[in-house]
Amino acid sequence: MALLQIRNLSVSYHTGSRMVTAVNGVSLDVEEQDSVGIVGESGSGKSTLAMAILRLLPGRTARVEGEILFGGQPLLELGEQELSRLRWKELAVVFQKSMNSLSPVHRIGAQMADIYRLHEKGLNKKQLRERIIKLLESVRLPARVYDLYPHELSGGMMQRVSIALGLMHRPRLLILDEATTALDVVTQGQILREMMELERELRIARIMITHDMSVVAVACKKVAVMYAGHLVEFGPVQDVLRHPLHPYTKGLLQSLPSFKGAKDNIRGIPGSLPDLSLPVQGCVFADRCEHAMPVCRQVKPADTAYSVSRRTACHLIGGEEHAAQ
Ligand SMILES: Nc1ncnc2c1ncn2[C@@H]1O[C@H](COP(=O)(O)OP(=O)(O)OP(=O)(O)O)[C@@H](O)[C@H]1O
Repeated sequence: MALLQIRNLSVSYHTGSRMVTAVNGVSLDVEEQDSVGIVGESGSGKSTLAMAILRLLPGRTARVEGEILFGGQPLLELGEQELSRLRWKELAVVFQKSMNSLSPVHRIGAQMADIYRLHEKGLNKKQLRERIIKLLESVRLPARVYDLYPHELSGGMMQRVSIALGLMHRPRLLILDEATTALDVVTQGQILREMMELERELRIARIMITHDMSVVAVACKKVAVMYAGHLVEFGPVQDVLRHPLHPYTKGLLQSLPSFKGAKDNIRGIPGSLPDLSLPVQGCVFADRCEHAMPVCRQVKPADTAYSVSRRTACHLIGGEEHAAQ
């Protein structure tokens, strides 16, 4: 059984008289020790999906439907107490702005120790300091960081602290939401490599939310492509990069110079995301798809297996029998 099983998940935000469906019928499995990149342009629902898994969506405005099983437990049905037992210990997250959540007036080590103690009380002060310093060293930070204040660290060092916090209790699943986006390319590459080493050692699975396909290419085994709240393609990264199935994935890859030849070949996908407050008729990408057929505007394509490891939701790939569904 997969570590994380997402089944037909939909999330709608209700604000005033508007209802925006940010995630629309997504199903996805993450295996133990897997690494899955979730890509898509801004507003495609990547963060909403992550927040739903973490149960961090605003209860008053967000309505969640579907099922999420984590280690067999129904995440959407757990009470606060059960959830707080899972968070950090089994399910941890690093946000792009995680660094902002540290207090500016306390030293890094003391803050990490406080977070550590929330879940593990067995260590005395000296043991705890040793544990935290070891953790800092595991993300290649020097021991002196323990006694520094957040403002004394560079962006890269702060993000390493956030990753150290995420790894602190050796979670089974780590979710990174644009966690390395703000860093320069060299620092980002270094941090990703170190993180992957640690994951292997600690046997951690990872979901990585990013709009940057090149990050997924180097740091993930699988990729899930999202468009306007829908999961349009899923499969092993190298297969998807070499042979994308969905026209949206193709467009996304064509806008990257590193994947498709010379710079003057770069082109964005014409058009913009549809209005998420309107009901979707047919394929959600049809208006921007240069291959759209009449059926694409009438019938929603089913999320269909293309091979054992690959899936896509496209009438062009699914063929006529799927179009009829
Ligand atoms: N708290 C909220 N209340 C209302 N609407 C929201 C809320 N959070 C997100 N949305 C809307 O849901 C849609 C998906 O947003 P989301 O942040 O999940 O996408 P994303 O792919 O992560 O985008 P980005 O890469 O810009 O973070 C957007 O239309 C957004 O405006």
